[in-house]
Amino acid sequence: MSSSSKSTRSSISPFRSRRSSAVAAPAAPPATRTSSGGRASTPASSARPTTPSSSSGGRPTTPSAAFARPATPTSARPTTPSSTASARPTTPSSVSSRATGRAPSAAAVDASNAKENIMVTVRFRPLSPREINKGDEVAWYADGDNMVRNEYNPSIAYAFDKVFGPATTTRRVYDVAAQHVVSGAMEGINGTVFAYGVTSSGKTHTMHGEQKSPGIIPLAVKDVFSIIQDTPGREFLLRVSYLEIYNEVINDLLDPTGQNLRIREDAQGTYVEGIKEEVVLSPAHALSLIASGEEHRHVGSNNFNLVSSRSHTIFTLTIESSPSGETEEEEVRLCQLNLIDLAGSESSKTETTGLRRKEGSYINKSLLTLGTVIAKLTDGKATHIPYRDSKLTRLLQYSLSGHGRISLICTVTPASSNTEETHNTLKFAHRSKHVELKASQNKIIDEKSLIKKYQKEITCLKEELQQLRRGMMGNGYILPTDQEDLVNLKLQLEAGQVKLQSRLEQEEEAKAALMGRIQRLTKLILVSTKSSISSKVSGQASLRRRHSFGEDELAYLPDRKREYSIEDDDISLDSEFSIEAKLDSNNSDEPARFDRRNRKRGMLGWFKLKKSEQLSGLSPSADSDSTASGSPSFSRSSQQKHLLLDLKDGRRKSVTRKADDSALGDSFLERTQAGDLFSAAPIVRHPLPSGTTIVDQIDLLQEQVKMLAGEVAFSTSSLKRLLEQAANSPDDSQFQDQIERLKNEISEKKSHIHVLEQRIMQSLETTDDPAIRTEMTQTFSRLSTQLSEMTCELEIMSADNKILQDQLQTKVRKGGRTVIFHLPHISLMFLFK
Ligand SMILES: Nc1ncnc2c1ncn2[C@@H]1O[C@H](COP(=O)(O)OP(=O)(O)OP(=O)(O)O)[C@@H](O)[C@H]1O
Repeated sequence: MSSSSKSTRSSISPFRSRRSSAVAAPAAPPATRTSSGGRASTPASSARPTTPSSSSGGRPTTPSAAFARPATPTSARPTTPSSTASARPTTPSSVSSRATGRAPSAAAVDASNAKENIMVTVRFRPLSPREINKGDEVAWYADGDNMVRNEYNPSIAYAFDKVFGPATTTRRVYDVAAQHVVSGAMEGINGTVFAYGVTSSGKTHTMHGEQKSPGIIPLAVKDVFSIIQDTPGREFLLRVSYLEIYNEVINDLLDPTGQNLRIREDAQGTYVEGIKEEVVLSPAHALSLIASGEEHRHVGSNNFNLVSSRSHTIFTLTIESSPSGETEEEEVRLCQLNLIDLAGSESSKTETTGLRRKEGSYINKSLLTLGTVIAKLTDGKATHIPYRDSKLTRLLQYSLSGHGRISLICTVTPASSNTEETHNTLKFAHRSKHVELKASQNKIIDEKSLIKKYQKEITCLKEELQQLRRGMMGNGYILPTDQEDLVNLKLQLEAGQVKLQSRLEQEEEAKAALMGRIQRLTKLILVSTKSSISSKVSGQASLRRRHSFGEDELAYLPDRKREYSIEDDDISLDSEFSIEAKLDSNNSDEPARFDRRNRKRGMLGWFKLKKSEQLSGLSPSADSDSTASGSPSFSRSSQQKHLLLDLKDGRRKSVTRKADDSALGDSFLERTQAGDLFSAAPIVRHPLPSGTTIVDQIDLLQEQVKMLAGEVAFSTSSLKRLLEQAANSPDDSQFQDQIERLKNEISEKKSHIHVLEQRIMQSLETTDDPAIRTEMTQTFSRLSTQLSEMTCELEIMSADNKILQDQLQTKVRKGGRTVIFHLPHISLMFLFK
């Protein structure tokens, strides 16, 4: 929605004043701190108005401040029979489980194996203009920080971990209800945050947010990168996937071809088979993926919500981390952070027909199953939990059954016309409070990884060889009696040695190939820039190319997201980060595919490379973490060749942003998001800066195309929303201006993409540098493999031996559908059909 209409809603809310004046809730006495640092429960009367601090929108300074809650709920709960029957108050036990304040840190949880409950919060939205116009009144309100009370029957009240009034910012909601889940996930504890509520209650507003008020998902993504920056001792690898459950069918939102995916189960829980996972390198990268995913989500309008979500969506961030450098600790942590925007339950009041009605019934059925599962989980006596009755509960099975942290944000409207629906949400929320969880770190012991296995194999082989050598030497003392024995023994030993030597060489070759792969993939590992300061100072060039992020990070962010960052309060990621390495689009696809097949094995386990080993490069004697089967998605031999060439010429060095800028110094007429990083000019050719290869340049250009494409998707999605809003308010000229601006932006970005694509073609054509020719040979070999699969006519043309004598001279001219390669003794022309 537009910012203007949003602010109107906020200001007209009658609810805000009601809370402080109409409700005669006595001020709570200050809660006393327990020895554990939390707050002890305060007496029943502690239902209290929101304190200024709680609505300040700032980050809580102490965990306990965020989660402190008053009162034994018994006293604050309804006494009416109806409410007694249907909704239980928070029991003392559930109070005590949360009474220690904020969820304990991962380490603490791990150490004590402490139980937690689901964190349940309630968020009110303001009355909407529609509700006000039809004379709705406030039926439910936030009575202090922890209570929801019924206006017409004040004895009906429910206590929660936190209740957010309609004026509360999403930032504040994030800090209280989601931040601990995100930080837990960064420490290896699975986490799930989901928004639950009836249609139009504010779930999408809470989870995704809007331009001026980013939701939990973008805030979590930012926070994740911020935490990486603040954790110099570890390296991280992040992957995202994004799916929707629409009419009980799972669709991949990052890959429109991924429809009707199946849920599988293994020892580690349930997972979606074939879901696309993208390795992400920056907040903007992740956000642009979400934006393009949103394009594919099913939305539609009903009489409550013009843009109603017709599907549940699950955004999953898979986080792997391991200690940096050479440490004794070998473990890799692997966990998932699920951020879920549920579709809203629909009552009979929701006027739907045809497809919408069908969607509504699927939505209701799955939410009903979620309710049943929660009820059974809290029942204590239930022997069977019907997770399998819906895709949603099946996917959430692992989380709901207690593995990791869960935060449930229930969104509600205060409107009297929705009294019953809100009451149902509150009952659901209340039941959920009793689900017990055990938050513990997920660790993979690196020993289990194939890298380790392979290393051991190499060591064994070497020992075998050594033994053979020693055997030869040893035999020297027992002198054979005659010449024939001596010759036989020698022959035997030599044959054995040759055999072992050749095996070893093969293994070493494979190892070197993997090192190349590791080097390329290492660029995808995220590390804090804080850890790289010392190596910069010492001036020691590391072969390792890692991705860190920084001041320039904003360059990746679409304008809108930059606005988020700037406006968005206290975390200024933007000033903290700096980009040191370039993106490598090829690589980001590679591990993603690779990882899908190896989802249970930590990728970091594959990528980790000890510094000394990296510096030793291709030395055949160097021991390194590597594995012959490291890439199931590639043919071993071709991959080895390719990577060996890459490493041997040693030219794929780190490309700093500076280099990129000078290499591609032309600017777009206007700054664009991705254009800040690299620029594009349609015609002019540029010399490559030292250390930058043409492949690097092409990688960079491709990456920029990718970023721009993401931005186009984001802008298109915003445009779609604006058009819908404009249709609703045809007289609002502000919409028209914004629509016009967005359209221009989109067409500009599309033309930039076009320019960049031309640039990529040019880069392919331009090269006289003998060093680059080697690369072109590789490109050629790759192309030929691809081409061999296509129908083509091959014409062998006369070779000009004078020009092409000494060295390989590869020249690619690509025009129309013809590609010509000039090699030393032959020219090949491929005509595509
Ligand atoms: N806390 C809030 N402050 C201001 N406006 C809000 C708030 N929550 C929701 N809204 C507005 O209310 C409308 C409905 O919200 P939203 O689309 O998030 O509902 P929803 O629960 O996701 O609905 P559905 O289940 O139908 O998708 C939107 O216009 C949104 O901007």
